[in-house]
Amino acid sequence: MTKPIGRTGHPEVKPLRALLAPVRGRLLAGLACQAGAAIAGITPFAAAAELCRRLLAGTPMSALWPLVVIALVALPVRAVLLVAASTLTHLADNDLQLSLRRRLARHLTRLPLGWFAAHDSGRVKRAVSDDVGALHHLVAHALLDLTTAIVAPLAAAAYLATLDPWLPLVTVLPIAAGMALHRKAMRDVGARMREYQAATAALDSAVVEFFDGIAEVKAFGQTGRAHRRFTEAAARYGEFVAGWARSVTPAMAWSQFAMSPLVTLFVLLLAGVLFSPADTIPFVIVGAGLSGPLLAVGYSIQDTRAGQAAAADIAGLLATPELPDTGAATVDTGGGARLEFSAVRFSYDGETEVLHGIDLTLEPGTVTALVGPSGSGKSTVAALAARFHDVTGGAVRLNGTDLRDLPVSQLYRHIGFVLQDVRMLRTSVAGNIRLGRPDAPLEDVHAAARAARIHDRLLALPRGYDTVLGEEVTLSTGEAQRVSIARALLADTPVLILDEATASVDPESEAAIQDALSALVAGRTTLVIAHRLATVTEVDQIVVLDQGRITERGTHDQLVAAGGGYARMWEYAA
Ligand SMILES: Nc1ncnc2c1ncn2[C@@H]1O[C@H](COP(=O)(O)OP(=O)(O)OP(=O)(O)O)[C@@H](O)[C@H]1O
Repeated sequence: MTKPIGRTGHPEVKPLRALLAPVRGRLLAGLACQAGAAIAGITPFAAAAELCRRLLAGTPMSALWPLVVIALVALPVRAVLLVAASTLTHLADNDLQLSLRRRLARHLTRLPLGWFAAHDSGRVKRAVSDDVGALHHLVAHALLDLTTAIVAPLAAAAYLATLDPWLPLVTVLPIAAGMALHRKAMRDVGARMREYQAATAALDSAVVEFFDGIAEVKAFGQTGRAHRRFTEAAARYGEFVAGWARSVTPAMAWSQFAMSPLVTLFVLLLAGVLFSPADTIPFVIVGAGLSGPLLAVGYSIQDTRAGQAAAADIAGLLATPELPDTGAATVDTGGGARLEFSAVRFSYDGETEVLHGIDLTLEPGTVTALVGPSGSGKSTVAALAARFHDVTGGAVRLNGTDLRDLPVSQLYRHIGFVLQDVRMLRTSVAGNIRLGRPDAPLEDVHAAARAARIHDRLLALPRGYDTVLGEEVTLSTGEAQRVSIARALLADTPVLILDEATASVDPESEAAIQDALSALVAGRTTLVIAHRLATVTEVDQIVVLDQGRITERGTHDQLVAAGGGYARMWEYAA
């Protein structure tokens, strides 16, 4: 399991720093340019202030031309530096996105297949697309805004401090008050956000319930009740949003007010008149600009937080252990494949063991069925047979070779699987069937589909085998299952792991699937996860699992005659 990194305290900064490391130089150069631009932005104001101050003090204009020149030069310098900063951070961002997406893609191809079974595709999409996108905002924009917000006031304060060391502190007062109020408004934003999501979810499900079940609701005369639930959820949502707004708005409004340039101006004028009337003009000209950039900080802080959360997510995914792929052994299964579990132990989380020493041999060309109550470990045994995970103790061997010693690309030439959760790629039907043998001639594809009892149905699709699945048509569960059987037939692996479908399909489809499966298992070493005992009576070996241990094994007749747990299950099922 991937641990959510950085959801507590400040450790989020760490993954972010680590992810940004490759583009650090460019990013820092960009931020340096931005800092220069912020200083250049203050310069004309400082020059104007100085001009006024010296004119008032009686300095002749002829001696003040250098100040005008400085102000005029600062403007284009600022423009050039801004462009340079933005270019550098965008270049850094470009490199970062490319390298991160490459790293993620490489990492994903090396994750154990079991990881994909345990995580939905949304997790992958979020990291590769949304999270990398959130980093773009941070790297290309938010850090620049943050730099201006920090450097511009500092530069202004530094100039003002040369005139009067105390007055810059006065300018800080309204800003500090504004920030404190902002903090107050945002204090429990995390808890509120969760409440907000809960209220939205409640409203969403009430809406879905109302519209989804509208026919039933009407037919049973329950319109009033369903409608009431919907309006109640909407009212609760409205109350929550209004309550939040009521409690946050005053603090936010005061914060904005305190940090507005006008308030700073007023405070400066007041302080200037009271303490240092001669220097009031520069403070008014330069000081009032101090709070402007700070108002933008709120947004860039939010973007920075989002970037940190995204970095933690990406780092979490990148930290998921890869499946070691260092083996260089080869194995020959031409004369049949024997799969052997010896003293296999397994734990998903490194703490709770779910298989406690499995010894099991699948003789070449035989069918072995795994039966047992839910949670007994059937899927786990099957997953280890296909190296979806690595065993934590013992070994799984194919014709004597440990699966870990085989290169992963070799492994799946010997071991194929048909899983319950059939996933079709968004490509042509033929492409989907060819997954395990991309160069298979079309006749072979057709032959596999024919054996899987799906050929005629596929021919009847709008563009036959060229029809793109998920775009032009979506197959029914039973049809998709038969396409996955055709896929396995074409891949023609000597070992086959089958997760017998539990999804209900119509009897005709069910019969077709059973026919297709019979064609598939013929001559292969097969391991079936059996969910219904009726389908295993003919298999060569039945293995009964209970709480991660094998409790019985034998043929159906032997096990029924033995009168043990299997016999009882059989009696119960009959
Ligand atoms: N991805 C996972 N992470 C952690 N524990 C898991 C995971 N998958 C299964 N388990 C645990 O391993 C044990 C064996 O589960 P497994 O799915 O192999 O049983 P099963 O016999 O196939 O059950 P079912 O018939 O319900 O599919 C159970 O205790 C289960 O909770």
